[in-house]
Amino acid sequence: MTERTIPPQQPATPAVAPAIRAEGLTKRFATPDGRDVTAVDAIGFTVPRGSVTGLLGGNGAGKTTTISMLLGLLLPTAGTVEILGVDMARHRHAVLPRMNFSSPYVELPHRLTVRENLTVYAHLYGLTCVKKRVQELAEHLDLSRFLDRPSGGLSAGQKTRVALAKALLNDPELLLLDEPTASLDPDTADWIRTYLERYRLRTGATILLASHNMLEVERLCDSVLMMRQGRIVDRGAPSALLARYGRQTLEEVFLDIARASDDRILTGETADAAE
Ligand SMILES: Nc1ncnc2c1ncn2[C@@H]1O[C@H](COP(=O)(O)OP(=O)(O)OP(=O)(O)O)[C@@H](O)[C@H]1O
Repeated sequence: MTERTIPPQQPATPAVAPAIRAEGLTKRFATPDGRDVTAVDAIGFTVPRGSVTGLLGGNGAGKTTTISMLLGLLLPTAGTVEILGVDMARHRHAVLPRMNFSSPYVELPHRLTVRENLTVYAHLYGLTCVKKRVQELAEHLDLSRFLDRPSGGLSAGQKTRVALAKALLNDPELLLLDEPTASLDPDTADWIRTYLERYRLRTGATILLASHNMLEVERLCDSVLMMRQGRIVDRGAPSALLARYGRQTLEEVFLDIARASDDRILTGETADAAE
């Protein structure tokens, strides 16, 4: 019998780039009194395609700044961001049509009706069949009753649904959500969460969401990134974090991390090793 030569195994390289890859991502702001604030401090993470990842951390931890850099709204002081395999610094415009975001901090023009606002954005995104798409989203997100009312006169819950409709206009492969259920009543918040779950299942989209609601995170997220003072101090699946901290709820883990002294929390690198 002749001996067959087995070719050496090639190292496994993922066929598809992750939805998000951030390396050494840093943002420093200069304050009016001449100081430097490091809002995001050399963080690195990847978000696999089709996953829902939670970005958690107390007030001022750096979540919104991180999301703004991922979107290309803020220029990083250092580091790189790749979205869907595309380098944001060099080819942002190639990938922007494939992503979108919603944030309670970004209000739609108040005087325009909901329909006008959605139509303007649909044109900005270069959509064809704009009327049909606006109608479709109005039905999906239950906006029909106030489609022709000025956006400024809507309740917080209605505004959130409109903001989500705006974010879904282009059927994004990557959806970045900054506190998607902030200031919503439990019923509306639950409705939004169910909608997001179904959207992910139906489209296979990737979602990164910043949230202060730990029940929401436990329900929606496959994985979380815990931020503190601009750094990622822990990460993993909610169940892995519960086991690591010996806790029953993510709220307790959050409090452990928020209240721990600096030398008692894991750093992002240590947390990686613990995965
Ligand atoms: N334009 C800016 N100029 C100066 N400092 C800023 C600016 N934007 C954010 N910061 C600071 O950067 C840090 C991170 O802010 P960021 O808004 O990213 O936090 P966050 O985690 O989103 O907080 P929250 O949960 O309160 O929304 C804070 O200390 C904040 O004061």
